[in-house]
Amino acid sequence: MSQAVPAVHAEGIVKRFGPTVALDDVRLTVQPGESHALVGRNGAGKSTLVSVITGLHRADAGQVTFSGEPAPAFGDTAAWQSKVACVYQKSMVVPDLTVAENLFLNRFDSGGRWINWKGLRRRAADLLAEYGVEVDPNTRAKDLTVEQVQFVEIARALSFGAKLIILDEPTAQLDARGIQSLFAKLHDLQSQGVAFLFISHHLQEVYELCTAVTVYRDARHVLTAPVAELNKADLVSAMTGEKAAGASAWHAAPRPASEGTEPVLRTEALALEGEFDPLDIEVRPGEVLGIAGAAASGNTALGETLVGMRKATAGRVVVRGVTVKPGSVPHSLDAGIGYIPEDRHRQGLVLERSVAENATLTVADQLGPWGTVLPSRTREFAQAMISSLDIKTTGPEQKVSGLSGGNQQKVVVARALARKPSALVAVRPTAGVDVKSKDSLLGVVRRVADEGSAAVIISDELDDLRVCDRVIALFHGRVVAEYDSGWTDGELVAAMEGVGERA
Ligand SMILES: Nc1ncnc2c1ncn2[C@@H]1O[C@H](COP(=O)(O)OP(=O)(O)OP(=O)(O)O)[C@@H](O)[C@H]1O
Repeated sequence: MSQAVPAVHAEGIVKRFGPTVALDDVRLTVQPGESHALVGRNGAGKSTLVSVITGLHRADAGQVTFSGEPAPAFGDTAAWQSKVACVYQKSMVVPDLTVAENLFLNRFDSGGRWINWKGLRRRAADLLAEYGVEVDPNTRAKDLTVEQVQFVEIARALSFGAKLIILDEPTAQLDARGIQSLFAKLHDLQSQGVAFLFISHHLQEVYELCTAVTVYRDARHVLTAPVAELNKADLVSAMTGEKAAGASAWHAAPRPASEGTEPVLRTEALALEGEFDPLDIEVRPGEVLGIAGAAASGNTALGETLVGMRKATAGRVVVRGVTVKPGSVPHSLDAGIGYIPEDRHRQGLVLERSVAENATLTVADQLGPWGTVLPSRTREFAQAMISSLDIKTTGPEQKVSGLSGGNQQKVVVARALARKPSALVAVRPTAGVDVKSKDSLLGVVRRVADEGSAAVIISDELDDLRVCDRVIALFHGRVVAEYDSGWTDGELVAAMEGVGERA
């Protein structure tokens, strides 16, 4: 064991939300210069622990120290900022301000009169140079790449004196190159003594980046170990409390082609200028089609066009022979398209409403006679969804705002399934979902298809694409490859990165 004073040490932490015990006597120790992963299933308590050690939530019991000193008083924001910072998926940077302005937001020392812009830019340049961040301080934040925004956030946190940076799913919006450059930067900073706490459901990345891992399960600490001493199967069983069930990297079984049957969903020369070129796809009953592509490939825009969130500039979408009115979500829903959006906070949920209300939002007309909604019917319906999707909640009445991120995503899925769609369109459906739930969620998509519907999964996650019967890869808005089930990771990644051959 290292003799160093830990960058952060938390012990005996208890946190309750009403009847829910989110943290039950947990601990966490991160050493200086260490990259430490905190993993666990959805609802295990990871985000709650982060809130406690960043001063956002007051624990009901327990102690936290930073470099051996007691944590600041609750509410003393400036003091907390000098200890620790969390870089969230949704960045806090102000898009219209420059990098320099963002770096010194709320701390321009104007000497009481006006801001010295030249001095500000110089200080920003010095600060970025100090942490080896190659970004022009005059660039507007909105023109930065996702990983550059994270670098700026990290530099900002370090400039307040923080020695511990928490990264919450930092690779979620990055392509392969972005991930590489983020990892290289983190390695650099680690060698300068900065400690990282890495929250992720991507266990592969935990192995690539971290030296130690802590597992929480059901609000409790299960283990802390050097990553090198824990194989993936043991890590997964620590998270789930069950013996690992072998390799989870399964592929859809090749199935008889349903040639000849009418496609449930098809597009005819569908295009969205600036996003993707005219495209003809056909998805037959029982088929799951994967549309693979990295960040700027146009695959997300295609998904949004299929479900009517964006209006195609040419071509049409046809469901069971009927042309869907372009650019209209209600028409798409009526035509039988179900949608699992990527960004659950913006597009998915009404956070202040209950799980039951959110899960049944699109089927209110089926929950009682003559436009009434029977609470008992709503509860019953929601209860069925809660069990089939394994949603961790105190019950159908719980507000969605009280669910963990991954469990909120499951409510979004429940809602899309509620209408029994003819064609299900899912954009990165397992983002933020834990390993075990990932399998069951993808299994649900598979089942929807097996029951005769069509499903489309739009993603850059190989595990999402493995359940597909067929995958097309988009690069810069064009189809560059097409595979039947059984593709290799290498060839699909190459196609998404634009270095693959056209199949
Ligand atoms: N504000 C809140 N009100 C009520 N319950 C909450 C609140 N925040 C979290 N919880 C509950 O605390 C438990 C732990 O949630 P937490 O968000 O810490 O999980 P997590 O491990 O971060 O999960 P995920 O991987 O899904 O993000 C969950 O049961 C959740 O429902």
